[in-house]
This record gives sequence, C-alpha cells and structure tokens, in this order.
Amino acid sequence: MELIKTAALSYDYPQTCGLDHLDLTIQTGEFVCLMGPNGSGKSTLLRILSGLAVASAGTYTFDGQVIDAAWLARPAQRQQLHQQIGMVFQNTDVQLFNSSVAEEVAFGPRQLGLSPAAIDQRVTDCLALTGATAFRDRVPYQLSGGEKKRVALASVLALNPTVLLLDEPLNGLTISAQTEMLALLQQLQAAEKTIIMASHNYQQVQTVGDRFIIFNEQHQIAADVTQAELAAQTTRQAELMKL
Ligand SMILES: Nc1ncnc2c1ncn2[C@@H]1O[C@H](COP(=O)(O)OP(=O)(O)OP(=O)(O)O)[C@@H](O)[C@H]1O
Repeated sequence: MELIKTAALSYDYPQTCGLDHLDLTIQTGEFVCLMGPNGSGKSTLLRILSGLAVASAGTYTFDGQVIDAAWLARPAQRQQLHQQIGMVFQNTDVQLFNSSVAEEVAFGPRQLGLSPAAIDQRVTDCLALTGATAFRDRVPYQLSGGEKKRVALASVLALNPTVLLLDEPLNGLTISAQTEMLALLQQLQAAEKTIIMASHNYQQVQTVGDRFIIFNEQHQIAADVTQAELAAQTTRQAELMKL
C-alpha cells in the first residue's frame, strides 16, 4: 500500500535550499535507506515526513492525507501523526528530557492515557527490545551516545508507531551495537513497520535496506534503486563507500 508520497516537494531554509522538487513514493513495510553527502537534505526530508517541518512548495501525503501547515495546526491531528510516525533524531539530546530512562519511555504512553499497568508493560518490553533494560533507573542525560540512541528508540517504540524515521541511528554505536540495532530494525520491519533511515555507512546498511534513495549536493534525488539494482552498480557503490 502506498503510505508516503511527495510531489515536487521543496524546502527552503532562509539562506539555502534544503530539498529541491522531490517526487517519491514509499510503500507500507519498506526498509528505505536515505543516503548522500553531508547537507544533501536527508534530515530535512525526515523532519518533513515527521511533521516537524512543512514543505515550502509541493505536497506531502501520508496514508492518503495531505499533511500541510493547516492540517498540522490542529493539535489532535498533529498528535495522531506523531503517534503513527516515530522519529529518532540524529542528536538524541533533543529528545531525552525526563529524569529517568523508565520515565522517558513511559512519557509517550502516559500522554496516550494508557493505564499504569499497561504503561509499565510497554516500558519493560521496549527497554528489553532495545537492550536498554540495564539503564532503566539511570538519568538519560548521563548515558553514553550509544546508550542514548537505544533509549530514544525505546521511547519511540513505546508509542507503537507504524513508521520509524531514524537519522543516523548507527552513529556513536560500537560495531556490535550497530549490528544489534540493524537486526532490531529488520525485526521491526518483519513486524510490518515501515523503516526510513538516513545513514552515511553504506557498508553497514547495504544488506538491510530494500531500497536506497540517494541525494546529490543539489538536494535532489540522484538515484532511487532497489538493493539488487544497487548491488549491480559498482561505480555508485564505490561513491557511497566514500561518504
Ligand atoms: N536549521 C537550518 N538552518 C539553515 N540551513 C539549514 C538548517 N538545517 C539544514 N540546513 C541546510 O539545508 C541543507 C540540507 O541539510 P540537511 O541537514 O537536511 O542535510 P543532511 O543530508 O541530513 O546532512 P548530514 O548528512 O550532514 O546530516 C544543507 O545545505 C544545510 O546546510
């Protein structure tokens, strides 16, 4: 099913272009890797898809609904989108603000009005899933970068979103933690989540992504290819290895 669609979507920052005329369609259950040089627009696209930013021109449609400034201005609608689309930020410090890890993960489910027992169950499950159970009583702010990533993912999963947006989720993780994170994302895809992940590390993600959307320095899509298509494009692969 067509879940996400953008048509001629552009985004302008005050002094620079963020995205230039993007046309893309993402189906439910796909595992999409966004790749490309620094500043090419990957984070900007994730911010628009999550509803944190609004396109300067063109349209963004999620699950048949056009998401624009007017639609997002209604708090109930914005909350509905944020429940369906979870985002793990590149800088996890911006999303961790509670006094303990357990509180951090409980925050979203509490906003949804779940019972204390149901909240506790979600916290326990999501911490176990992300390998963060040992940090349950720690202060999120004092965790290492890699530990913060797991807690951020746990807090996003606690809302049971259908789409997961991840901005460089492997940064700051050890090699074994990167492998665990990718295995977890594949497990989530198998549970019918749609995964959209920005990454620099082609070597790490080449076997997990179904599809690779590659940006160029002009903030446009340079290529939109399946894993098999990319595997046959040796020059492009060599370029991605250098990112
Ligand atoms: N808050 C901002 N204010 C002004 N310009 C910005 C801002 N954020 C991003 N940009 C600019 O928009 C363009 C796209 O940036 P974006 O962060 O989306 O790229 P990216 O592909 O995610 O980069 P990276 O790989 O370095 O994270 C860049 O030219 C960047 O300098």
